[in-house]
Amino acid sequence: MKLALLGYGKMGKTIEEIAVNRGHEIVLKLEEDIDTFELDKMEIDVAIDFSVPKAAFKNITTCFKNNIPVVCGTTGWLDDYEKAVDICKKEDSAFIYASNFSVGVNLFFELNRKLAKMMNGMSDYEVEIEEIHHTQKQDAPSGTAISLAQQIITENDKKNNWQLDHAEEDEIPVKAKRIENVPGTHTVSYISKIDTIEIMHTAKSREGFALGAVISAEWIKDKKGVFTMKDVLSDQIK
Ligand SMILES: NC(=O)C1=CN([C@@H]2O[C@H](COP(=O)(O)OP(=O)(O)OC[C@H]3O[C@@H](n4cnc5c(N)ncnc54)[C@H](OP(=O)(O)O)[C@@H]3O)[C@@H](O)[C@H]2O)C=CC1
Ligand SMILES: O=C(O)C1=N[C@H](C(=O)O)C[C@H](O)C1
Repeated sequence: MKLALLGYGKMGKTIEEIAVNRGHEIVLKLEEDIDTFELDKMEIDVAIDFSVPKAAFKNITTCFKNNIPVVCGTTGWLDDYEKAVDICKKEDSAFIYASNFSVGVNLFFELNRKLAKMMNGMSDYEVEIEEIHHTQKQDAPSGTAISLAQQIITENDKKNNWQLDHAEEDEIPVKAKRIENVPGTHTVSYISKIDTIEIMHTAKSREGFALGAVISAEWIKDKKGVFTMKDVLSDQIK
């Protein structure tokens, strides 16, 4: 498969290594404005965007207009997600966005949903989320922490929103810490006066994120429509 890497930083380089090992060819490594390339003259099966929040929407929609399916892991641009979905549908293209492509985190998401359902109505416990990432990260909280919060809000009758640090009673507090070289750690805690229940996912490297993105590119290659990692992993996560 011929892949375009939109963003060639820490993730772009890890994806390249895994994609080449799985027999794919990298035909474009983008680190600047996408308009500098004539995509219509290039042969690209799937584009994988791990760039920067300010570039993601333009990168993705330019691909849709050139009939190139997109796998996007860039976080911090989601105010424009619905607009991107509309353009994907209008152009009859294909799109997967995931705040986290690792299989482990997607299992963790399922655990989070189940725990949230169990804890709904347990009024002695207050929920909070903490994420820790490397110091170069541009957005806070992480896309994964936002996904975790949204999953809890869906199950919890008392929480309607999330907030960085200081939350109101109907909001989930999310703490974002930045520590050198941490690939990504997420913890969901339910805290009462007498105990704490915690679930945690710790990424040991970027390999899991990158492998999930390449598997998603292989999966979406000949499809049309808007998908999630739940679709990609439907055979594995029941
Ligand atoms: N969904 C998931 O599973 C994961 C998501 N992420 C997300 O992926 C994104 C990238 O992460 P990471 O690789 O660590 O970040 P990096 O900063 O290492 O890489 C971003 C790259 O994008 C380049 N870039 C800047 N402008 C553009 C542009 N207009 N078009 C294309 N590329 C551009 C940067 O170039 P330059 O340095 O020259 O500015 C840089 O090479 C982040 O949003 C992060 O949150 C990360 C890990 C997992
Ligand atoms: O920027 C990162 O590094 C990561 N970003 C994603 C996020 O914002 O959730 C996923 C992962 O945690 C690493």
